[in-house]
Amino acid sequence: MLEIDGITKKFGDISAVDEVSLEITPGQMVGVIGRSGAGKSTLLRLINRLIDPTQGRIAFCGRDITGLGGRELRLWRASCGMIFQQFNLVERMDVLTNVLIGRLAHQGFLSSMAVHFSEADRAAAIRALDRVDLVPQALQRAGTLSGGQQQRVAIAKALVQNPKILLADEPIASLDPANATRVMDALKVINREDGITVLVNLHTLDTARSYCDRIVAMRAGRVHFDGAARELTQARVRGIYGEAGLEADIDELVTSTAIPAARKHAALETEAA
Ligand SMILES: Nc1ncnc2c1ncn2[C@@H]1O[C@H](COP(=O)(O)OP(=O)(O)OP(=O)(O)O)[C@@H](O)[C@H]1O
Repeated sequence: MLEIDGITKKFGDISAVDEVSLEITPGQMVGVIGRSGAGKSTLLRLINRLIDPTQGRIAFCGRDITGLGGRELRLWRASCGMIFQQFNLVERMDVLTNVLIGRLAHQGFLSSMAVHFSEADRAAAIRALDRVDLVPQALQRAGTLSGGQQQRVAIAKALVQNPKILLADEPIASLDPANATRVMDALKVINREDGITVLVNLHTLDTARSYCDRIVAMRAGRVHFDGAARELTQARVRGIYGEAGLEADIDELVTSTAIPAARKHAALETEAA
């Protein structure tokens, strides 16, 4: 269980995250939505302690992670697989090496300087690449892959860390619909098959509706809605995106074609089954 209790992050006068409290049960796939600047990225960065809260507490399986330092903090970060919009791969290195870098997450800086990947590390990296259908590309330079393939490499890299939780910060924001679908499908399969909790920030509401068990909507740093996709009525959507959003804008958010409709319905049916 991930427990976020009254967490606040201020940047000067701005409360990027403002007294957010959430309880996330193991194995949930949670979509975090909201306007640009609502505090979605800051929330994820607080969870893996890339930044420190101004106040509040985060606990994982009953253990306070807000006060961790040194090796313990490094181990916590390693157990949070982080996936970013811009993939964060070393483009000139091959795909397999990029995935193996994920294995370094549990090591200190000095030991990673003298790194030697074992056969077990390589086997784990190949298995992770197989999960995202990229074994044939293992020896290709990462920079030569499509954006969607690179994001799937990033997912494989996160997987070899044996994460307890995956934090994905707008993983499909720069992808075309077909690649966005494959990336979201990969996250969903990992969530379902491995039982890994996934928190994913999304710009497109329909993608969150299709793939996530639970939707948390943020507005001005606060949680504005927290519930199942079916509870997210048009009136609530208007509340999340604000009165400034014209009706047309809201329709666009709800019906945006980031993921083709056929795939969306398939995902929903799988969930209902
Ligand atoms: N390092 C920082 N220094 C100052 N202000 C920041 C910093 N990081 C975030 N902010 C501010 O905090 C608020 C929330 O930002 P955040 O990036 O978390 O929002 P977001 O919902 O992820 O937005 P987007 O969808 O555009 O990525 C914004 O007002 C932003 O300008």
